[in-house]
Amino acid sequence: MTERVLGVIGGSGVYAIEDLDDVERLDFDTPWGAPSDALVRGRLNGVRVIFLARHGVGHRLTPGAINYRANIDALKRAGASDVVSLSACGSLREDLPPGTFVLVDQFVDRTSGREKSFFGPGFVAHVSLAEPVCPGLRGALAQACRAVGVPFADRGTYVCIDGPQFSTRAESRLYRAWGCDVIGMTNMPEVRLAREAELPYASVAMVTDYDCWRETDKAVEVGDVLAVLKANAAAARRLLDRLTRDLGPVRTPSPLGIETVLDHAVITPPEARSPEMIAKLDAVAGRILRGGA
Ligand SMILES: CSC[C@H]1O[C@H](OP(=O)(O)O)[C@H](O)[C@@H]1O
Ligand SMILES: Nc1ncnc2[nH]cnc12
Repeated sequence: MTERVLGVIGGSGVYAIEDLDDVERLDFDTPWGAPSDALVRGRLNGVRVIFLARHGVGHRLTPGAINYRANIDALKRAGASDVVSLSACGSLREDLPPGTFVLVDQFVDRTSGREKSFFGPGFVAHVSLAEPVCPGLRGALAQACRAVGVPFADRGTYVCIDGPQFSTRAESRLYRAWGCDVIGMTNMPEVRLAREAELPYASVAMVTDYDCWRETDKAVEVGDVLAVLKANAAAARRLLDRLTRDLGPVRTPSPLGIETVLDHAVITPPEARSPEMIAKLDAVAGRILRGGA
């Protein structure tokens, strides 16, 4: 039996999970630097949960200043088996109004200058991102949304911009023309790194605004986002409560085999690997480095 340890990354408006039992604070350092804040470990409905506030408690970090590698490494190091991300986002579609939860299944990455991989010179690996989200987790989230009565879309494409500014109207319309459904600033490179760390990942993108593509609307401002965030955060808590009850403490493997992607991704043979990189990858690639199943 493998125990489920649900990693939860809370975005804007979600800086804690109030109802955790047996709470412990874990201060981690990682080979990639410090995560956004201490991890908080506890239990929700008997399921082990590890929570991390993406922007830090007090929302101190801009999307570009977040150390995504440290965050994913710390979750892996602390024993997370799966990751659910909670994010605020703008809507690029009329039929996804504020308050809708979009269970993202695809991403377009428009970010630049962020560290996007754990691998590099001396230890090269190429993982597939064709299906970046774990369908098992996404399905469980859909079931939980239905059960708690949150309006949701069971798939959607999230375009990730650098921020911290919101988009221009021309950009917003361009992303719509590309077929993107929601817009945010943080899910990339988080998704990429979770896959490299063999962590099944799913993203709940909670709509707060219509960005700025609508002719008739005023463009998004942070005050509008904050007003909706509060209600979305309350619904996210109900969602997590339901999700943990549905999933239970025993983990079922990801239908995509995400837990073992590195078996077929590493291209540098053992004799050519850099000792420094091997040391840095002790958590992320620990399973293959220790010759585990
Ligand atoms: C406060 S609106 C902009 C901010 O909110 C989202 O962050 P997160 O995904 O962590 O909820 C968005 O991507 C921006 O960083
Ligand atoms: N319109 C928007 N663009 C980017 N990130 C967002 N987060 C919330 N609303 C957003």
